[in-house]
Amino acid sequence: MTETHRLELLPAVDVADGQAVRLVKGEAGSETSYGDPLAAALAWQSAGAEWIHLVDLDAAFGKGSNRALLAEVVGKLDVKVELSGGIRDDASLEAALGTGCRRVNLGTAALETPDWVRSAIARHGDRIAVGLDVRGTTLAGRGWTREGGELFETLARLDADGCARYVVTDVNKDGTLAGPNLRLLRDVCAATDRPVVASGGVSSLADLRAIAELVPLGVEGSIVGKALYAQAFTLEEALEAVSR
Ligand SMILES: O=C(O)c1ccccc1N[C@@H]1O[C@H](COP(=O)(O)O)[C@@H](O)[C@H]1O
Repeated sequence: MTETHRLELLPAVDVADGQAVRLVKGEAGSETSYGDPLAAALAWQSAGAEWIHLVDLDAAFGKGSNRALLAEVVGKLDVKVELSGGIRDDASLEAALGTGCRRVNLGTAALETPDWVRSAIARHGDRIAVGLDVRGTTLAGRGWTREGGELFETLARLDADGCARYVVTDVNKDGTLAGPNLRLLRDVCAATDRPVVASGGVSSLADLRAIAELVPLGVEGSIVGKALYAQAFTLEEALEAVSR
C-alpha cells in the first residue's frame, strides 16, 4: 500500500532591501514590510516549521542582492531551507548551495538557460527544484516581468532532464489571499510524476486543507506567506490543520 504523507508547510521569508516583505502578485512597489528576515525565520522555526522558503527578491528582480544576509539566515536556522532568487549561473548556484540550504529553487534559469539547468540537475540531484511561476499557463521569469514559454512544454522538458520537484506559483494569486489555484495544481500533478510544492493565494486553514486533499495526487507541500504575516491563522494552527 502507498504511504500517504502529510502536507509539508513552508513559511515564506521574501527579502528585499534587507527586510522581510510580502509583494502582491510579485509587483515591485506593492510590498508590505515585516522587519528583520532572521527574526521572521526564527519565529517560524520556533512555531514548528520544518522548512523555510527563503527568497532574495532583489536578486530575482536583477536589482541587487541580499546574498550575505540570506547566508547568515540559513546559517542560524536548524530547519531545512529552500533558497531562491537570482540563482542563474555556477557562481550563484555554488554560493546558494554553500549556505547549507537543503535545496535551491531555480526560476528564470529554467526558462532561459535549459542546458545549464540540465547540468545543475545532473550535478546536484534533488537539491535542485524548479519554480514554475505562471500566469494562466504562461511562465514568467526575471522578477515575473518577462514571459518565458508554455508551462506544460517546459514541464515535459524538465521531467526529461531529471528535475526532482516543482514549486508551482500562480503569480496572479501570490500575496492576494484569494485562495490557491487548485485546478492548476491538479493539472500539473496530472502532467508529472514529480512532487509539487504549491505556492500562491493561501488565505485560510480551509485553503490548506484543500491543498492537503491533493497530496495523493502529488502535492508535497505548500508555501504560506501573506496569510501568516497578516495573522489569518498561526503556523501552529496551520500545522495542526494539515496533520490529519
Ligand atoms: O516570491 C515572490 O513574491 C516573487 C516575486 C517576483 C519574482 C520572483 C518571486 N519569487 C521567487 O523568485 C524565485 C525565482 O528567482 P529567479 O527567477 O530564479 O531569479 C522563485 O522562487 C520565485 O517564486
